[in-house]
Amino acid sequence: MFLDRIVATKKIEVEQLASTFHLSEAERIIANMPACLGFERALSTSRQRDMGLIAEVKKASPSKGLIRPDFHPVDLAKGYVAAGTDCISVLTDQNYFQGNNAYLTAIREAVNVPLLRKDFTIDERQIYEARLIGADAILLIAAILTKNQLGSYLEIAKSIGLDVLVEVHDRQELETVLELGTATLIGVNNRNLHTFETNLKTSEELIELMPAGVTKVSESGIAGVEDMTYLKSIGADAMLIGEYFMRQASVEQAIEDLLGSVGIGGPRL
Ligand SMILES: O=C(O)c1ccccc1NCC(=O)[C@H](O)[C@H](O)COP(=O)(O)O
Repeated sequence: MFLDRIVATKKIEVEQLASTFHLSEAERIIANMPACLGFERALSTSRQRDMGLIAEVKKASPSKGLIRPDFHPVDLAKGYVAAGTDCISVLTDQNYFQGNNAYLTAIREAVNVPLLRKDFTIDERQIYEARLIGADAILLIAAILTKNQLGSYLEIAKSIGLDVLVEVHDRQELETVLELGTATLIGVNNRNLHTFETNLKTSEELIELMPAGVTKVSESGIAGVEDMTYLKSIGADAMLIGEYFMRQASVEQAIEDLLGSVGIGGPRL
């Protein structure tokens, strides 16, 4: 499975990170950093629209290869913000997504909306690293972590001010995450990571099992007004969109068109 290859690469990266990482030094620096921008709050309580939006900066992917050859992360992020996104997701994995930590840091310096560090977290040092490079939130993928790891990483992230988007793809993963009782922002990945196929019905199936009080995000394979209208109808609070925006000449125009569309724009309920 492709995810196993990604995790194997991450293990090597984490070994390299471990050779330079010092927890006390990281904690000292973080203590002097400005507070994080509230990622979950921006999605759930900004109340500017009836659907929250996380727009993703994504150059390439394992499933599609190079998506945006003309890739200028800071310009893309500025376009997203100008068009009114609530949050931005930045892929930082180099090997499979052609991302970079430096992209996130540069975007942090250029815009003032909450940033998700989109990567494959398998070690607690990556959580501190995310905070140090300027993220406001991290992703935890239930498919690659044990229940103990999920619980412990959620706690560590929160202790240093980060919000956590916990990602699930099936009922069993969701049940594990809900049993923890500490995940308040849960994303359903519509992409099957074995086949790379996307199916928005995955969101429908899992969102209806989530209790009130959880901010419900639908991720992957969202490509236009029809998809968003459907996600809204099944109770999604927010959506995460990468490739669809990356394939548009003007990401700013693409967001304006979506957010201005019938039933999506306007005040949140
Ligand atoms: O995008 C992929 O091909 C992929 C493959 C394996 C693991 C993760 C993958 N994507 C990460 C993401 O979560 C997406 O970038 C994100 O949900 C946006 O999806 P999309 O709108 O379909 O670009």
